[in-house]
Amino acid sequence: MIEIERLTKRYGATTAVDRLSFTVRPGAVTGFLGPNGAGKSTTLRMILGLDSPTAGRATVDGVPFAGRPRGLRHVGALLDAGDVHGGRSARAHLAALARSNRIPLGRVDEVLAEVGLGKAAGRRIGGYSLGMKQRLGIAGALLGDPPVLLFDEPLNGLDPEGVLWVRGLFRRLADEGRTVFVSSHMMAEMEHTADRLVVIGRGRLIADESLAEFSARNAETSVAVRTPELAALAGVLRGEGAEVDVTDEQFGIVTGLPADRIGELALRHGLVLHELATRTSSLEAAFMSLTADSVEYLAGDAR
Ligand SMILES: Nc1ncnc2c1ncn2[C@@H]1O[C@H](COP(=O)(O)OP(=O)(O)OP(=O)(O)O)[C@@H](O)[C@H]1O
Repeated sequence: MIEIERLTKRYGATTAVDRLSFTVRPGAVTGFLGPNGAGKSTTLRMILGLDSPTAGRATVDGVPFAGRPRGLRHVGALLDAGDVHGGRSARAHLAALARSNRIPLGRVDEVLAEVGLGKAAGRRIGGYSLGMKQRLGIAGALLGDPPVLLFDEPLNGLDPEGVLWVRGLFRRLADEGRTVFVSSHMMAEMEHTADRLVVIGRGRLIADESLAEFSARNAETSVAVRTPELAALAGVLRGEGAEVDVTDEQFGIVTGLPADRIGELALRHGLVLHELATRTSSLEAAFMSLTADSVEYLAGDAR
């Protein structure tokens, strides 16, 4: 379990992480979402002891990670897939990691096969595509068979097949009871990947809940109706407590009543319907409006 308590990081006048508190539990994939510059990478670096907090704490199973010897057996991480020695082969890179963490060398070929790099294992990493580097970074995270895994933007550079593979892998790791914490700046990526969401903006916590809760709280459902008798139908629906936004003579958007109820009311009042369609706003739109303040702040700040 990862515990973040009032974690704060300042770089001069910039507060990258601002009194952040949340817990990441085992057995689930937790998405760590925020727009560019929200403080995700800084938080992950502090969890790994690569940056020290200005204030607050980050612990893994109750202990600051920097205090752990043979770290890869406790926490596996993919931070920056490009941060590897291009002249080495994937096998040599992982073997060096295994040696410094006292992990049996037999694990190297196991994880290379697992991420689909078995055939490319002897090639120089410098010639790898971004997607292959991501797979190698994931192999490095898996090497120590750790109970806690952190991935910073792991879907970057992966093709659709790679994205599906990563989602399956994260699901399996979580089902095995591990803690899986995955950052992204796109809700569309996390919508099909995560069970829980920690959303931050400008270094501060915006949401910490299950995807289902986030969805129920933020995704708006409305019903589009098309009818030649819109004025009459709108009157009936408003009488039932719905809001009707009349967009043109025959078309309106209804909120506050489900489509089946609208259909029944139309029938009861003898009103013809030409179209009745439920619409759910995207979670991406909800995420963007929730974090809009922090994006504006950053855009203004950069000028
Ligand atoms: N070493 C540093 N020195 C100064 N400022 C920094 C440093 N590292 C991060 N920052 C600033 O802290 C803020 C948070 O950055 P961070 O990289 O953690 O965000 P992020 O959410 O990971 O964004 P991205 O999705 O773009 O990677 C940014 O304003 C960034 O410019």
